[in-house]
Amino acid sequence: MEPTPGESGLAANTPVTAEESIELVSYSRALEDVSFGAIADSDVAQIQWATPDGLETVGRGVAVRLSASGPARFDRIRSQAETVLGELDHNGPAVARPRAFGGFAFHDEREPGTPWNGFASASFVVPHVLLTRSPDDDATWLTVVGDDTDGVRDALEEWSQRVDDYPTMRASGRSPGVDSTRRTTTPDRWDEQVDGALERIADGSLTKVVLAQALTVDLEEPVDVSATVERLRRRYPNCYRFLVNGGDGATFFGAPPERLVSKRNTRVETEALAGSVPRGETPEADDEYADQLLADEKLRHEHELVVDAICTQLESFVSDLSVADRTIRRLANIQHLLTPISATLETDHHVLELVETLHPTPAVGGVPPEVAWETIRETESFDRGWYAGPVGWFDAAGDGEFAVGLRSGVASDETVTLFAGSGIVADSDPTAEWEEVQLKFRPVLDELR
Ligand SMILES: C=C(O[C@@H]1C=C(C(=O)O)C=C[C@H]1O)C(=O)O
Repeated sequence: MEPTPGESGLAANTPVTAEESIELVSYSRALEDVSFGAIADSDVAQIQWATPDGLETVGRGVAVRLSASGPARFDRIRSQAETVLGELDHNGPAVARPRAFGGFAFHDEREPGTPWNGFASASFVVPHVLLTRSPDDDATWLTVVGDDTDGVRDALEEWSQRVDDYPTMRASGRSPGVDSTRRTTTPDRWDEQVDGALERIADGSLTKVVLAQALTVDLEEPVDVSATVERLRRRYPNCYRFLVNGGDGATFFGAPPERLVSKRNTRVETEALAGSVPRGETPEADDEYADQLLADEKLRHEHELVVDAICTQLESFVSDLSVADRTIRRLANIQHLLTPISATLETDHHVLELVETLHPTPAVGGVPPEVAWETIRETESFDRGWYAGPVGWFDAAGDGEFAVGLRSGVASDETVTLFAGSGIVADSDPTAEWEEVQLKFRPVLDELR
């Protein structure tokens, strides 16, 4: 599909950057049902975002791009957002409002390189064209965003007509097929890495660290990432699904089960998700695993560290912190211990402040955080890039929702690099942790085969 004139003007040549002071305007229109996949186009910057509770968005083109690096990256994105979204004039319902989609690398400081070409330490786009479907109303909304009212209204007209011609269902495409795979970490190396972490745990300097592996998959043909994300919905309906273009031919995508945080007005929802067992072959075996998940001391310890860290981090922001009963999140291939946590903000804060304070929780980092970060940097032989970083959206009011970028991979052309990790605590067994990591590669890997 060809980019529209307005779109290529903004997307390819001159996306507005946050240094410029601009007045963004947006117009929305309700549409008949339409296939979201149909507007995705690998030649144009695109984002996709879907939540377990039913919000679905897809965007293409770039009205505004925000990016930052270094330890102040959260603040920098927030102040850029204030400049460009502060003056936003939105003509449409709240559900269809422009949102900035993107995320953060796991580490503050890093050298961008393959496979993370184009992925800054923090980067967001407000898409030029956005489709939104929400469980709160039945409509599908088309929104166009830009800095020139006449251009935006013309583009809305043109896109309404184009989208009218799209199918309501798109074939979800077929898997590209796997030609070969390469690991960053051999089983022997993994044993050494886990033993190294266990030594630090034994000497008292570390309590928990999450170590990860990467798996590079060479495909038989180029991957259609958007269709792959669409297919992930079938097996992982209770997970987030996302896709973010880095801008240099690389696309980060996945189906994470874990919410980092969502914030709407003063209401905050987060969760601890850590501690894993496989799914059983039979309902009985499945329940046995689940019972083990709830009863096993080591898994509970691993999980409680996450609950405690989240509560401590949120305490200074919120009044009534509420920690629900521990339960289980069952996915198609794995089950996790889950503790939902909610709270009310004492005064309003931007969702990015909450993201900054929570990232990384010990579900993907460790305890104490600084020693865990150092252990990860010293141990892992690859760049995590955006794996295990916050991915999601925020709006002009500072509301938003972020998942943790897990069960994910970064694709470019005929290669996808997958990432997965597991929490190491005292008593961790390297072989069991290895198996757990392989299980966490499966959601994306199975869609490529
Ligand atoms: C680190 C990952 O998953 C995280 C670690 C878990 C664990 O150690 O049990 C469980 C869920 C996630 O919080 C991953 O998927 O790569």
